Amino acid sequence: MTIDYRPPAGPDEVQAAFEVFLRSMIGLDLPVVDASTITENGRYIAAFEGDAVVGGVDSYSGWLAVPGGARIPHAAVTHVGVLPTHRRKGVVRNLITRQLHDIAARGEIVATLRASEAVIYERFGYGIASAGRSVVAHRRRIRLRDGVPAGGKVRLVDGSADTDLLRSIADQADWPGAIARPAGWWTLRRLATQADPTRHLVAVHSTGGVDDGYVVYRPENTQTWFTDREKTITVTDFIATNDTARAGLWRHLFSLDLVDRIVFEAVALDDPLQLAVTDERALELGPAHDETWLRLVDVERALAGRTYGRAEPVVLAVVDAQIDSNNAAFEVGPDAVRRSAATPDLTVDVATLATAYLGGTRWRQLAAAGRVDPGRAEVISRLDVLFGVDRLPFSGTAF
Ligand SMILES: CC(=O)SCCNC(=O)CCNC(=O)[C@H](O)C(C)(C)COP(=O)(O)OP(=O)(O)OC[C@H]1O[C@@H](n2cnc3c(N)ncnc32)[C@H](O)[C@@H]1OP(=O)(O)O
Repeated sequence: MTIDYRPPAGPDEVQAAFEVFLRSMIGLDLPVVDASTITENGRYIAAFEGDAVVGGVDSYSGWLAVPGGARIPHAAVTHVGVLPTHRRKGVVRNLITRQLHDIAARGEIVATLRASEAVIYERFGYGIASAGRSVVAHRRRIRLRDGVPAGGKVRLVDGSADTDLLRSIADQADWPGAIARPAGWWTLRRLATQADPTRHLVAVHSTGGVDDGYVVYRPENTQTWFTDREKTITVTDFIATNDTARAGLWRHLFSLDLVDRIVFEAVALDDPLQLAVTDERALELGPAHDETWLRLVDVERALAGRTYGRAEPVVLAVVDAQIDSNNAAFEVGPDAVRRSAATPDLTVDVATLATAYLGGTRWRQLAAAGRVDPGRAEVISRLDVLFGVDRLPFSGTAF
């Protein structure tokens, strides 16, 4: 089989590539869409056998917020799929290798994705950099503690009409792991909401007249809504840019009439809700699951993009099988990051470095797991001070 790799030429080929993605994903429930309205011009790369598309990878441009608050240029990788008839012949390897070089050539420092399976992407230098979990709140048992902020004002809005409003709030996200939500993401969200017969409710929070958070929720089992003893709503999107907004949105959800269960689809592992309630067993915490798979495309600029705790610098030798320019030693310290000719303190592969980059995994854990040399205990301690964060990374955006 001869496969050519190139960007799709025009909307018909983009559509064909997107259809390949949908076929490869089997159970992905998306509305019928014109793919050119949800993709970014020039970013799709497809695999062709003759005229037929047999695989593809895609991405969106944007930013990733990193420790210290900077937003660094970021590619959100998505729509990865190969037809079942063309699997395990190296098609995705060729596509992803080409895509990584394309992302690097665009000057984007990092790429992230959400993985359908956990065994695919490490070989391409991606590591798990943030995690989340679901939480079920039993409304009738929930009481917020006295010290929880009162919150500001909450108003209901028409979520499909007011995409611009929600977008302007989501654009304020600055926590480590937050990403820009591309135009195509918002278009797909609007189409999916419109195609869903169940009403999605949207409440916007504001403090002193400034919109600073919102929540989107929808009822489950609406066919049996009035006879259901466990009326459930699912929170599909929760954006709070500060603690007041978060508390105000909790108060809105926990004061809804009719509702028994509130399912948060995904929250950060250190989400403060647990600590804010008088009865922790009013919450069921779901298992942790991987969220952000991070690829450091330009290691030097990525390392320089975040801030560090105060410790003596460490020289890290990075090993990268795909991007040659990353194979170097970098001195990482609180005042500067620079390439170094000194003897490295530790060697780390680029995927493992990605797991530690946002602070979601400590170096001590990596050493205990044998992912880096556990013999360098003093270096590991220094790295944990340097990379330490006060908030676990979390994106909160599925794409
Ligand atoms: C960000 C996203 O879009 S996530 C969505 C990803 N897409 C899907 O899960 C859809 C269903 N799956 C598929 O379309 C394909 O199986 C893909 C895209 C996962 C892999 O495509 P392929 O062309 O078969 O992969 P390819 O042959 O290039 O394999 C490259 C390597 O990954 C391995 N690999 C690929 N897929 C898998 C998998 N699902 N499980 C385990 N190993 C895998 C291959 O064995 C090969 O290993 P090697 O490095 O030892 O040689």
